Amino acid sequence: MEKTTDVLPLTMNSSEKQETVCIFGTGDFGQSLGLEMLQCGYSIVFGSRNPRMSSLLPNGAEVLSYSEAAQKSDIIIIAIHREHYDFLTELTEVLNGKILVDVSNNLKIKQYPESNAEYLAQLVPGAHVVKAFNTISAWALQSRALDASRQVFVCGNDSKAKQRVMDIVRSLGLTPLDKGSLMAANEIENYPLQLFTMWKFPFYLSAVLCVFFFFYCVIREVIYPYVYEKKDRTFRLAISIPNRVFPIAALTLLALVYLPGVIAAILQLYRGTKYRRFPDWLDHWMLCRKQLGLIALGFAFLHVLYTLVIPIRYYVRWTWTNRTIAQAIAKKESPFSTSTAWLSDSYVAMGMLGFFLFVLLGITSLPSVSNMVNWREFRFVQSKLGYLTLILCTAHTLVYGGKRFLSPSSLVWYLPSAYVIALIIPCTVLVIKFILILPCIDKTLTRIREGWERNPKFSESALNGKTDI
Ligand SMILES: Cc1cc2nc3c(=O)[nH]c(=O)nc-3n(C[C@H](O)[C@H](O)[C@H](O)COP(=O)(O)OP(=O)(O)OC[C@H]3O[C@@H](n4cnc5c(N)ncnc54)[C@H](O)[C@@H]3O)c2cc1C
Ligand SMILES: NC(=O)C1=CN([C@@H]2O[C@H](COP(=O)(O)OP(=O)(O)OC[C@H]3O[C@@H](n4cnc5c(N)ncnc54)[C@H](OP(=O)(O)O)[C@@H]3O)[C@@H](O)[C@H]2O)C=CC1
Ligand code: HEM
Ligand SMILES: [Fe+3]
Repeated sequence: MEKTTDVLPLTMNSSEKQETVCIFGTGDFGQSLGLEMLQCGYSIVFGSRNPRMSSLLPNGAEVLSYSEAAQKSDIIIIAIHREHYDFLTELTEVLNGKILVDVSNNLKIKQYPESNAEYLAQLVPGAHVVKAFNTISAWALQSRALDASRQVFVCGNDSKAKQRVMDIVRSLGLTPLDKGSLMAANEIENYPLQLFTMWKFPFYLSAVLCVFFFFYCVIREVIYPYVYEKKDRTFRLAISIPNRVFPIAALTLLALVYLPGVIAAILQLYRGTKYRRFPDWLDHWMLCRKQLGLIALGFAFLHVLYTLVIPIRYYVRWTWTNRTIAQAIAKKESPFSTSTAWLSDSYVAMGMLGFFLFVLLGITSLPSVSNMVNWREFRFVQSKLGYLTLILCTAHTLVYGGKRFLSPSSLVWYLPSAYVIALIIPCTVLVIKFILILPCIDKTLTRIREGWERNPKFSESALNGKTDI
């Protein structure tokens, strides 16, 4: 193909010799990367099965057969799917000593026993294989999407080869992240295949919670009045019931953020050591606390929005007016109750303060903010203020329940109000946490976390061959 000069390199320095890079494969990714590299001043040679057919290629690039192209450069980017790698074995001689950049992804996690990059290294043992670029999509390269991730994970066994690939990454305006030897390729190849892994469990859990509490409230507030009083209360499905389900989900999820911490503490106390791994379910739970917390914050937001509209609701205005008229007709006055005023104001005040701290927790979890605070400050906000948030939100709900809390009149078909059930987990977490911070228990826990063990495996006497008492 004739070399044209339509694409002018943006960063070409006339005193520098253009570096030639070879790209194998003229598909979507090869083309996008080639165009980008041409614009950044590289000389690009494509390797293709049909050099003549490749008409869509960026102007300025040369297209040759695979073996001819390979001779033009000592860096070759393999923009081919793994399934078609076998032909590379025929080129082992020309590829000897060259840097091969594996950009490939698979369709599924664990599709093959070894990573694609390691497989490539086995096929062409004389080459230096470097894994890179697989987390950048052809689309992001083409559209120069600023919002897409600009991080490129790089790994490889030859540090010089890796360095040269990282230089290319940098010159494209992307950020290379050295992940070490080629053994890391497996992990790097899994990144683009993960679909919100840390969000899955919190997401399903909140869906289950919402569905459960929704039907629970429907039974109590729509079906029951219909069966016993023949009243149509279906309008409650729009605001009243969501404004129970959302705050209840928020409170329960918030408590579930702090529950694994107390379970972990109990396990450590029971085992008398911190040097034993937590069970997998607990580990995973601990790792997705941030996501649980953020979903909880979302529900709390909804609760606040739904609460704001209470005064403009027709049903609420109708009830107020009717009550006033009924009192006027009966010539009855309801005396002002200071205790009710106190209860009502304090539960709303605690809700507002709780919500404020909730938002603060959410803000500190933004990477730009958490990068600005040190580890102790972050723990202070997340752990101490987090517990304060839980206390305030639990108290908000307890005081809201007030005197009706467990009164038999609020039972419907023996079912207590939904918020009574919602209080079980938060209260349990707070009670256990309170026990854990009692000085005698806290002292032991702190010692365990500093490395002390109740039954040390490697005590001096055991090391000396004596039995440990
Ligand atoms: C809106 C919102 C946003 C959130 N954002 C984030 C976030 O960005 N990042 C995040 O991580 N969490 C986030 N969370 C979750 C939560 O706030 C944190 O995980 C918080 O640190 C949990 O506090 P904790 O006291 O329960 O746990 P921790 O202080 O982590 O302690 C839990 C357990 O770990 C063990 N442990 C603690 N220290 C040690 C030690 N030195 N050695 C051995 N074991 C130890 C103990 O068993 C302890 O009980 C968020 C929550 C919410 C509500
Ligand atoms: N598309 C994307 O956004 C991304 C892709 N990748 C990776 O880049 C690599 C290429 O992807 P992409 O460009 O999308 O794929 P395409 O299917 O669009 O292109 C693959 C190219 O491989 C070449 N090839 C060589 N041998 C064969 C063969 N036997 N059968 C078919 N094609 C062959 C072909 O080029 P020719 O006809 O010139 O020989 C073909 O154009 C893959 O490993 C992919 O995982 C990584 C990140 C993102
Ligand atoms: C600005 C902040 C807040 C305000 C103004 C507020 C206000 C209210 C009001 C008015 C109610 C009664 C609703 C009704 O009568 O149906 C209520 C109930 C409730 N709130 Fe809040 N709240 C706030 C924040 C929170 C937060 C952050 C949580 C928990 C995470 C929470 C949890 C609850 C719960 C569980 C209920 C009981 C739901 C029910 O069963 O009716 N609230 N809140
Ligand atoms: Fe593709």
